[in-house]
Amino acid sequence: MDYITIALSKGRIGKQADNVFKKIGLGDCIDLDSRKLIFKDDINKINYIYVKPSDVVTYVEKGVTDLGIVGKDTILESDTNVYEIFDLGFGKCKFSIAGIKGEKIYKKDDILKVATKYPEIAKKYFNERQQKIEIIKLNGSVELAPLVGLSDVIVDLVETGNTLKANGLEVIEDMFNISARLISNRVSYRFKFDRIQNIIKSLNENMEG
Ligand SMILES: Nc1ncnc2c1ncn2[C@@H]1O[C@H](COP(=O)(O)OP(=O)(O)OP(=O)(O)O)[C@@H](O)[C@H]1O
Ligand SMILES: O=P(O)(O)OC[C@H]1O[C@H](OP(=O)(O)OP(=O)(O)O)[C@H](O)[C@@H]1O
Repeated sequence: MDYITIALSKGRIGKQADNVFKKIGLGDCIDLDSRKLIFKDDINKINYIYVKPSDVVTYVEKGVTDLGIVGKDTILESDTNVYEIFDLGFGKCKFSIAGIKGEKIYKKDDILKVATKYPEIAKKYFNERQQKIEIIKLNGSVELAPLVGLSDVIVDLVETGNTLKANGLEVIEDMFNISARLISNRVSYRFKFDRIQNIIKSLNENMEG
C-alpha cells in the first residue's frame, strides 16, 4: 500500500482535523501539543505534517504532500493549482464586508479603502462589481482599521459576529460561506485515487454519523 502524506493547518482547522482523523481511526499518531512537525502512522501508512494554513496549499501544490486540510478562505486567496475534493463541514464562517454603521461600499467615483488579511479575494470581489478600491494589507486585528480611520471598511472572516459587535462594526454585505476543505495534489489524485477515495469515504461516514 502506498503512503499518503497529509498537510494539516496549524490553528483552529488543525485542531478540528486532528479530532476528525482520530474519530475515523487514522489520527492516533498526531500530537499537536508536542512541537513536532511530522507525525508518522506506519500502520495506516499515513504521514502528517503540521504547517501554517497558507503553506498547506504550497506543500500540496508542489507534491510534497498528497493531501491538505485548509480553510476555503486560504484556497481562494492563494490562486492555487490543486483539487478541492471534500468539504469537511467544520471551520464554518463567512467572508463579509464590514464597517461602521451606515458606511457605503459602492461609491461611484471614489476609491473605497479596504483593510484585510485577504487582498486577492477583496480585489477580485470589488473588481467584479466595478468598485475601485485601495487595499490596506493587515495581518490581524483588522477590525481596528475603520475605527482609527485607516480604512473605510474591512473584508474579513465572521463567525459569531462577536468581534465586530465588540468594536461597534456591522456586516454591510456577506460575500461567501467558508469551511475547511480537503485538497489534493493533481498527480496524487490520479495515482493514489483508491486510497484517497477510502479516506473521503471514512470522512463522509463520520459526518453522516
Ligand atoms: N472565527 C474565525 N476566525 C478566523 N478563522 C476562522 C474562524 N472560524 C473558522 N476559521 C477558519 O480557521 C482558519 C484560521 O485559523 P487560525 O485563526 O487559527 O489561523 P491563523 O494562525 O490566524 O492563520 P494565519 O497565520 O494564516 O493568519 C481560517 O483560515 C478559517 O478557514
Ligand atoms: O465573528 P467572530 O466569532 O468574532 O470571529 C471572527 C474573528 O476571528 C478572526 O480573528 P482571529 O481570532 O483569527 O484573530 P486575528 O484578528 O489576529 O486574525 C477573524 O479575523 C475575526 O477577527
